[in-house]
Amino acid sequence: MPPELVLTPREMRQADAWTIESGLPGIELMRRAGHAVARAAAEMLTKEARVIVAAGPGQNGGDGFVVATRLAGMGHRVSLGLLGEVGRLAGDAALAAKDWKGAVEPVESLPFAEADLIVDALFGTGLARDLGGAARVAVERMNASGIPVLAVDLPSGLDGETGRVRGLAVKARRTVTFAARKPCHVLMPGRAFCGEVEVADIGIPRVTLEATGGRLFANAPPLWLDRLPKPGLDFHKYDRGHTLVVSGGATRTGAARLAARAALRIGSGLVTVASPPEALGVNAAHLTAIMLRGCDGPEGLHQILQDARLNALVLGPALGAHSGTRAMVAVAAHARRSLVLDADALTSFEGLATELHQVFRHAPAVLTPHDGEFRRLFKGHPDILDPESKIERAHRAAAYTGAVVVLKGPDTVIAAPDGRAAINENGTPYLGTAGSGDTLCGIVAGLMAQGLPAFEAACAGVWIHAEAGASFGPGLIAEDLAELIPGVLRTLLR
Ligand SMILES: NC(=O)C1=CN([C@@H]2O[C@H](COP(=O)(O)OP(=O)(O)OC[C@H]3O[C@@H](n4cnc5c(N)ncnc54)[C@H](O)[C@@H]3O)[C@@H](O)[C@H]2O)[C@@H](O)CC1
Ligand SMILES: Nc1ncnc2c1ncn2[C@@H]1O[C@H](COP(=O)(O)OP(=O)(O)O)[C@@H](O)[C@H]1O
Ligand SMILES: [K+]
Repeated sequence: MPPELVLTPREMRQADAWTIESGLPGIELMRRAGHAVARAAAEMLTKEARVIVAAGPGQNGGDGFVVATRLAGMGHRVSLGLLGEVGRLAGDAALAAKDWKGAVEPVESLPFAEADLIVDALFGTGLARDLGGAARVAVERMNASGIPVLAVDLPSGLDGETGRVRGLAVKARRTVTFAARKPCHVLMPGRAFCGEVEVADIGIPRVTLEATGGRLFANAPPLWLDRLPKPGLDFHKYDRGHTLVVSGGATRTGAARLAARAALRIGSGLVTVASPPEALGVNAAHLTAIMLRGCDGPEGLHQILQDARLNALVLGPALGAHSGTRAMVAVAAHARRSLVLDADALTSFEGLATELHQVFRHAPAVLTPHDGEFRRLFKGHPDILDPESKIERAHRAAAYTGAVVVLKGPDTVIAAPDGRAAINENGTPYLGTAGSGDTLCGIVAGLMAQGLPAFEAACAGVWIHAEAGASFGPGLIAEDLAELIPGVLRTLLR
């Protein structure tokens, strides 16, 4: 199964246009779209149920007319309300409206609360501004009715590209979109408005979707499963990589051990914690399979990295946000090992991102900031911080630093400097627990130690981390996460 492409509204319009140019008329695409929605509606309805379709002034409204016509033909009682006037519908929407033999009511007078199902065909990817006036009132009334809503393409009021709510948005039970999901179906807060999302095939071939140049994917096993390491029969531990995790001082050692254990569980053949001299005792008391070495600051790290077998490195968790940490990052980047930077390794560069400009272009590196760390790191870089799309922010940060950027959250975005990106969606809010991010660092570094390229390691790591957390659910603490990795791997590698 190929990885699932997620298309921006612009890419989708391009794919639609090419499909129409290649000989499939636009009205035929619209009919297929409307019929797919009607099929989904019929699944939600009993015979002769009452359906209310709210249609907007563009092509999304056109889809609404097709749905209404089809459902009426199936014997349902259908009312249709239009935002605007029939005479002002254009193109395929005007054609679709001609097929509708029922009344066209003003959207304002639709009795939503009397319906068994509401079909939301007000706006799709063409929403151009915040909802106001009659559109806003219609959405307010739809949401207040408590009746299930089936959204056409996307819940009206969502921005297709960013998943942002433009003033107000329809809260849908189910959404039928066409050809491919759009970012609003995957990014928060949009995802929470869509309900169950179905992608209907309306005859736009995958090659056409790919030809748009879209390089955004849903993060799931098809994106990286074939790269997931499986040790060969003749492997020894050094063939599975050696991960080094740098520990904080005597009272701040737990984060490194969480990362180290996760690296070991994900399959790194060896894992070593590099500990400041004063913390050797406490680290030694808590480590068994994981090895321990003294490491006195940047110079100590430089010495340790003379051992070429140490091929992946975690830097950041609990190191302290100061110049010493920045110096360690410099040593690590210079040593050209696979590198995962998190927490203090990022925060210590607060407002100093210029020092990281293109630093990672010669070695595989992954930066794993949450929103706060991201804002601190790129303070003074409005070109990176200001785009409304989380995907765009991650893209720009990746292009600027030369590293893969994992912008964490309920909709973690992974972006590579080469323009690829993926959005993760299998997590659980229970992952928001102290030390969860440290575990993620260890997983990603452990995968890179086994030879995965940075982007695939980051995508696989984020997914496996989320899957582990979701499989446990309530009561999850960071210590559990590494122990849940084998179960996730077993299923993946079956
Ligand atoms: N050939 C295609 O491109 C296909 C497109 N399809 C549908 O077409 C939709 C996109 O159609 P459009 O590009 O016409 O866009 P929409 O139908 O999403 O909305 C555009 C219309 O809404 C108006 N509008 C935008 N923001 C508004 C606001 N805040 N308040 C009031 N009016 C506002 C615009 O002036 C325009 O009339 C997709 O979402 C999908 O449902 C489907 O029919 C499948 C095929
Ligand atoms: N609501 C949520 N849904 C899914 N994943 C979440 C949610 N909140 C946090 N996470 C995930 O949990 C992890 C938290 O990492 P981080 O904030 O660095 O925690 P810490 O610093 O405590 O280790 C990230 O992988 C993040 O994506
Ligand atoms: K809609």
